[in-house]
Amino acid sequence: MRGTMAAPTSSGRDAAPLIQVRNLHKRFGRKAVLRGVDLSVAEGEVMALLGANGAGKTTLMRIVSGLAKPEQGEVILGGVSLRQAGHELRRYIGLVTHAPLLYEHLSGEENLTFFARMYDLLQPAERIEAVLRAVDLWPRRRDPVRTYSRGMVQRLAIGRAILHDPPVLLLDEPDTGLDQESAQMLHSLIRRLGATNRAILLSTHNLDRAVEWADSVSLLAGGKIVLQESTAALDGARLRQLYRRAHQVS
Ligand SMILES: Nc1ncnc2c1ncn2[C@@H]1O[C@H](COP(=O)(O)OP(=O)(O)OP(=O)(O)O)[C@@H](O)[C@H]1O
Repeated sequence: MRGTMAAPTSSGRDAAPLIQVRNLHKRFGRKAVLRGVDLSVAEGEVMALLGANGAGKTTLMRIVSGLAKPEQGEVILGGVSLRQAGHELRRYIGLVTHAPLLYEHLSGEENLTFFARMYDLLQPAERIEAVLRAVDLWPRRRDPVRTYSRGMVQRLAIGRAILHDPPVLLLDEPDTGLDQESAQMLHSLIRRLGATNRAILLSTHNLDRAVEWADSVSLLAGGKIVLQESTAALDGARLRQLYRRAHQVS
């Protein structure tokens, strides 16, 4: 499935970007939401996408995942343009939105079995076990999803999104509404997933988590990326300062 994409390397940050967004424009009626967004996320990189309510983070993720079309600009995944590749390239993408897209009356295992059929996975049982273990839900696999905590639902939603082992993972506010322990589990899951030849773009409103969870941060304001920083030399206080300043000038 990964065959036509840029071959994964072990060099992480130095590799060609798995996600490239060029000059993206999107409007809803008279409202221009994206006004020339440029972004790139390398293999092995976790990028946090920041922005105020309504800044366009979900819109950008929907376009990168192929669910929405821009008026202008291009999304290139693993060197292949989404526009040219069409449907098959969407299988390179795992997307978790605000809605977990799970069946509450089914168990975690049954949910993944259902989605594995949709993806025509080879050896689905092995893959499902590996994914359930990866998201720390193996002991609870037979329980109905309606008995899961918010954190468990969120981890299962990520499990669904990584079933087909996509190199590009998009997580729209995955940390919203999680208690401290669940947020910690999600953090370590994202770290593990990011360490395996993937590019992860996650949106969050929590600047401290952005610094802690991601390798880089990008701030969307006024329809553009107005700030892009590595988190290597950043802390929450400094990011808050940069965030305020960027909003003042955008
Ligand atoms: N389908 C749509 N039709 C009309 N307007 C839309 C549509 N989708 C989004 N918008 C508008 O586009 C803007 C950006 O919305 P979007 O959901 O992308 O922002 P966001 O940064 O994800 O916000 P939040 O942090 O609150 O989730 C908002 O003003 C929103 O009302």
